[in-house]
Amino acid sequence: MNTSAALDTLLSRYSLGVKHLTEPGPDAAQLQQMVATALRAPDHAELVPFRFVVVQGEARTRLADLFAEHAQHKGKGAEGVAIERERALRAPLTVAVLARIDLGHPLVPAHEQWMCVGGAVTNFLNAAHAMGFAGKMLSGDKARAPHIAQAFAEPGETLVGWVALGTPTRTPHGEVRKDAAQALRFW
Ligand SMILES: Cc1cc2nc3c(=O)[nH]c(=O)nc-3n(C[C@H](O)[C@H](O)[C@H](O)COP(=O)(O)O)c2cc1C
Repeated sequence: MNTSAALDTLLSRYSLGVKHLTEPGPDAAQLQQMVATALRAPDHAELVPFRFVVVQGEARTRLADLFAEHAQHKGKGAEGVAIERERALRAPLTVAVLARIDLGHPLVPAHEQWMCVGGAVTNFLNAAHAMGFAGKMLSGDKARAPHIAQAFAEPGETLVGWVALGTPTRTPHGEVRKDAAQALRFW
């Protein structure tokens, strides 16, 4: 394993919104690999408290309808509704992230399960980046709208949001502003 190449990949991941994504998105085999990396997230008691649901092709129109309906419900005008439709239609592929948190688990508290979900999404995004794709985790109040959540989530699951995925049309601009010294102390 070339460690520096792996580190370079991790250090260079960035999020790109849907307007900077184009075809192609990852194919089925690449998605499988991305999910395989998600399954490598630290997972106390091997609960696998997450799953992914792919929206691509024609299914994007159904997602666009849900987003548009939500925007209308919120009182957005024609332009706002069109922007919401575009969010679903622009990315080649959108992947819903579902969490299943067992609040009564005898060994693993909820925050540990959420950490696993976060680690899974991070690995998923890093794998996409390593394959030359880009994307962005998105949520917003529409992820919590009951009729949208129910379209994806089974009982007991939480719709966390969606990862928009595709081929980047630009590289990130701007420096990484976060300082490692703020996140690392020696006790
Ligand atoms: C669960 C979750 C939900 C998010 N929802 C949104 C969102 O709705 N809108 C948004 O602009 N960024 C959202 N973000 C943040 C972006 O995905 C992204 O991390 C952020 O823009 C920073 O970019 P970076 O990943 O390049 O550092 C969310 C992140 C997470 C983890």
